[in-house]
Amino acid sequence: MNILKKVWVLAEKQAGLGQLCAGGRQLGEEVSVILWGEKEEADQAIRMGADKVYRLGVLRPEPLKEDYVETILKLLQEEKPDALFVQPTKRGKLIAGRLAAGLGTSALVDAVEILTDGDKVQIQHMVYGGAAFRTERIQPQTAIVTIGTGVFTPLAEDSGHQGTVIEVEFVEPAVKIKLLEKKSKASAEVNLNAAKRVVGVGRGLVQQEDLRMVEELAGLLEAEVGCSRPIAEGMNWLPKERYIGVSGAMLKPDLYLALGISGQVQHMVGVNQAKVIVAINKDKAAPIFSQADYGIVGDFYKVLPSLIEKFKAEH
Ligand SMILES: Cc1cc2nc3c(=O)[nH]c(=O)nc-3n(C[C@H](O)[C@H](O)[C@H](O)COP(=O)(O)OP(=O)(O)OC[C@H]3O[C@@H](n4cnc5c(N)ncnc54)[C@H](O)[C@@H]3O)c2cc1C
Repeated sequence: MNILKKVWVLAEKQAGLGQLCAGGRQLGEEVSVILWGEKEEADQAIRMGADKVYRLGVLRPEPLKEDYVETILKLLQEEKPDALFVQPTKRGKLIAGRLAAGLGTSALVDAVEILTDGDKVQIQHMVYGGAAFRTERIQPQTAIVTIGTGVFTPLAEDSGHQGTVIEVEFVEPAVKIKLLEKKSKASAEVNLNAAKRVVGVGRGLVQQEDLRMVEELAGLLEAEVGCSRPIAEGMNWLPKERYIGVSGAMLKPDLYLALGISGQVQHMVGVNQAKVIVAINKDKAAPIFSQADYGIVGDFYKVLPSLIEKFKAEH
């Protein structure tokens, strides 16, 4: 694989930064991170593999992150990195689109694999709801790429890694976004990617209260709870951060235990890199069984209590 000269990472959030730094190290000679935050966060980015950190300062209620597009654009125009990796958050994608427009190019979104061709970047991403992959390449100086979670594995933090922190001056945007109101989200943030074990629950769940049983099992397995899309979007029984698949989180856990999930491709692309997949489904013809390493044909409302008892006895 060819190595790029300069790979930059835009850290919209500290969680997930390690993955993009690891990707930067894998593909680039020099890795730079642009972030908001205190000096401590910048130092952590260096331990994660950044050679340079462009610190945009600490966010106050205003200006908003979106107001920093001109500031970041100026940096990109001056320093001309080969690629800018952006976290696939809503804000990350929004900023990526505006940066690409500012550079007169397009953003490559939801990459599941990054390839290099000379000093050019190619990405693969899923199309047709996960049924096919498309390879795309653009030829600008800087390729703006949003990268799906789980594509790169973060490296262990290295306190011996040396780097420089550069304080960046804010460029006043021509038009500022006015913050009218702030509402806190009901859901707590979750980083499913960090979980070694994940218990996913699907439409086999009859009512929200039954999540308690699923959470109890997950607790005993030291696992995180994830779900299929209908549980998070539609039923709204779990926050959107917990749904897995082509439009949700892409995971590589050691264990994925699927409860009452049929195994549609849009869900399975998010977990088919798991080391072991175990499925419990009452329909023996459910597609998930063709992808699972182990399967139990049965009603998980009956199977789970026995599993919980068994794991409790072993604790
Ligand atoms: C463009 C697009 C993007 C999408 N993106 C995603 C995505 O990112 N993630 C995602 O998850 N989906 C996504 N979907 C939706 C996806 O196609 C499926 O509809 C969804 O994954 C199905 O969820 P499910 O398996 O929970 O439900 P179902 O398909 O309804 O399956 C429920 C399963 O539970 C079993 N079951 C029922 N009761 C029990 C019981 N008591 N015990 C054991 N088993 C039981 C049934 O036999 C059945 O197999 C997307 C769809 C489209 C079109």
